[in-house]
This record gives sequence, C-alpha cells and structure tokens, in this order.
Amino acid sequence: MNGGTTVAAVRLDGVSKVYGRNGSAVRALDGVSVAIPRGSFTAVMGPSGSGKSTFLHCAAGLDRVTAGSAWLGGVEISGLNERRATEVRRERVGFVFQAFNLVPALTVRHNVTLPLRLTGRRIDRRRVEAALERVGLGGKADARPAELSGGQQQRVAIARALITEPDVVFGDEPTGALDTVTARSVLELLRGIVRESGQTVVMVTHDPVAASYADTVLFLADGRLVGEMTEPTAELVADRMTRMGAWA
Ligand SMILES: Nc1ncnc2c1ncn2[C@@H]1O[C@H](COP(=O)(O)OP(=O)(O)OP(=O)(O)O)[C@@H](O)[C@H]1O
Repeated sequence: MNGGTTVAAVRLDGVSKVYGRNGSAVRALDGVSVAIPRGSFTAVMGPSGSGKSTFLHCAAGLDRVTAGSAWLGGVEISGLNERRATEVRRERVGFVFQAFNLVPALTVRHNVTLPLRLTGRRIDRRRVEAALERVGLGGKADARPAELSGGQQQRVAIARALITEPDVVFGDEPTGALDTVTARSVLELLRGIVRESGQTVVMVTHDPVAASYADTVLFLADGRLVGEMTEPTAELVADRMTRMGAWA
C-alpha cells in the first residue's frame, strides 16, 4: 500500500467506447472515470441505451475500450491482448447473467465446476458442496437446471461465479428474469457475499428495488457518469431515474 491509498477492485480512467465508424458511430461510453472499492456492492443504473452493459463489458475486459483504461485490481485489463485478458477474467472475475446461462445437459455440480475445468484447476468435492450450501442449494448437486425454479437456477449461476473465488462478480440484470420475492432473496445472497467474503459485486439493473440493495448506485446517461448515490433507497433511486427521464 502506498501513502494510505488502496487499489480499487474496479477502476475506469477516462473510458470511452465507440461502436462502428464514421457516419454510424455510436459513443456508448464517453469519458467515464470511477473507482469501485473492494468489498463493496455497486449498482449501475440509467435509461435504456445509456451504456450500462457497455460499462460492465469494458470493466470486465469483455469489450475493448476506444480510449482510456480499465483496471481490475492492479491489472490494466484494457492493455492486455485477448488471450491474457481471458486468463485474467477466468482468475479474477465471475459473471451472473439475466438468463442464468446454465448448460441444460449438465448437473448442478458440473455447471458449478465448469470454470474450474476451464482454468485447469483441481475440483475439490467439498468445496463444490460448500459453494452450493452457501447459495442455499445443498443437496441439489445432482439435479439438472430444468428441474429447478428460476431463483434456484440463478443461485447455481452464483455458485458457479464464486467457485473460482473471484475478486469481482459482475451481474448483468441478475434479477431481471425473477419474480419480486425470488429477486429479493437473490439480492440478499449477493449482499451477504459482499459482507462475508469481502468480494466485490457490480450489477447492472433497471430496478430501483434491486439497486437499493447496493452500497452505491452509479447513474449513467448518454454514456456519461452523471451521478452517484450512497445508502440508496428504492424511492430515492426511482425519483432520480424519473428526473433523468428514464421512464419517459
Ligand atoms: N455491439 C454494438 N454495436 C453497435 N452499437 C452498440 C453495440 N452495443 C451497444 N451499442 C449501442 O451503444 C449504446 C449503449 O448500449 P448499452 O447496451 O451499453 O446500453 P444499456 O444502458 O445497457 O441499455 P439497455 O438498458 O437497453 O440494456 C446504445 O446506443 C447501443 O445501441
């Protein structure tokens, strides 16, 4: 540590992302700078098309930045070639998607251990059981995704995201396909992970209630970071989104 500064879990420095060229170019991110501390839960909100998914993809090194730099801990992910970026992602990052993205033909156990296989790591049966217990799915290791509810499937996806003990878990609308009650239990789980393990969760959402589970909400509009809210409540987030014209 130098001079009392800590390395952020996720950092964007002046990141811009332009899709396409010339006449059809879209500036999806426009000079975004932010540092997300370790052990925090951050929600990213903004109107449709404001750049939320692009933010997540650039921060996770899934998308190349056009300008600026993206950092995961001390590693500049935006400066790596595709092969190295993939290695760093597999080591340091977990993903949870709206559509769960489980492999239907595989059991819960095999879905969860997939990232370990990809990195060639040893599969410790007890660790897999512990991961399933942690998401409330002890005893479901031999089930297949189709035999589980949506909320249970998302818990499998969370166990899969956590199995490599990543520094950061990125969620793209992780509760978007769940009913309200199930969504809340998944959000409680994500918040618990941050509190207990000190991992960092960054989640894109449209839902002010989901955002209220975060420590900090970042607001994007037209590819720019236009605001930040700490200790959010669903009402305050909804009010802010209304003032941004998000639901006009
Ligand atoms: N691969 C791409 N090629 C061209 N344009 C893209 C691409 N991906 C995103 N865009 C454009 O970049 C802008 C930001 O898109 P992005 O998906 O990041 O927004 P978003 O806030 O996540 O939207 P939503 O809430 O609707 O999912 C939009 O104008 C979108 O059309």
